[in-house]
Amino acid sequence: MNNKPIIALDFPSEKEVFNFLQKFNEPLFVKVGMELYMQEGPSIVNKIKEQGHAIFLDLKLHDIPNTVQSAMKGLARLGIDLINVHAAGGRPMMEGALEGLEAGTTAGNKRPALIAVTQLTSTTEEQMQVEQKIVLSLQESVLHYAKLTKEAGLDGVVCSVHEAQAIAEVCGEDFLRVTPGIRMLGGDAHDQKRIATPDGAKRDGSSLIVVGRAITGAANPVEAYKEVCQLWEAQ
Ligand SMILES: O=c1ccn([C@@H]2O[C@H](COP(=O)(O)O)[C@@H](O)[C@H]2O)c(=O)[nH]1
Repeated sequence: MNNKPIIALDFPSEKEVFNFLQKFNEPLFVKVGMELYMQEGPSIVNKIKEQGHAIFLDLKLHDIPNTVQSAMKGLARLGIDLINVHAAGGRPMMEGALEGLEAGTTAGNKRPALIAVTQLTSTTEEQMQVEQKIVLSLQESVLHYAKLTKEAGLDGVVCSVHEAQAIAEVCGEDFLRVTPGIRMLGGDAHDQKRIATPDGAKRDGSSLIVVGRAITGAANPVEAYKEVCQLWEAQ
């Protein structure tokens, strides 16, 4: 898997996606999330793939093990590069997800990497403790989920930059730390709570960064992407 910044294609339809992608003259690593997938279905993945882009399918599955396993078997056939579940679904669910992906990966193809969301980057420690009634610090909760994810045999986690280094120390450098919540210095955080810059992400142990609105909402998305790449690669 390449380590280019992953652009979150949070658009309402195919039209906006291809209007955006045609501005770039190079293969990208893009993320198809719930907004786009729920509107356009699996065909959007095939169409983006046909243009040569790598794909992170960010559906964050969270259900009983049998359901997630069956869903993953079907999703593996899309030939994506990276996919995820919620670690809160538990170890049997994550193991099921992995089995489903392996079963659905056709001969000669590589299984998509599978990662688990620890605590969303839009969650604060206070919110986690009050709403989820987790009596740990946010860092401890994320580390706990990362260890559980590793034990289940997955390839890594989604976390914020703030927890990435600690996860690498506990789970190893090869265990992926995919970090959304990326903003340029002084940029609007929107609904994100645990944010960092692209260079901060590289310095603090991210394996891959996910960048949405800082690129898709920029006046010149190609320039914004270049700037993110420079900061990410400069460290
Ligand atoms: O913890 C998480 C998990 C996933 N996301 C997704 O990443 C992008 C971030 O978009 P921005 O516009 O850069 O905020 C978005 O698609 C989320 O669904 C996340 O932000 N945090």
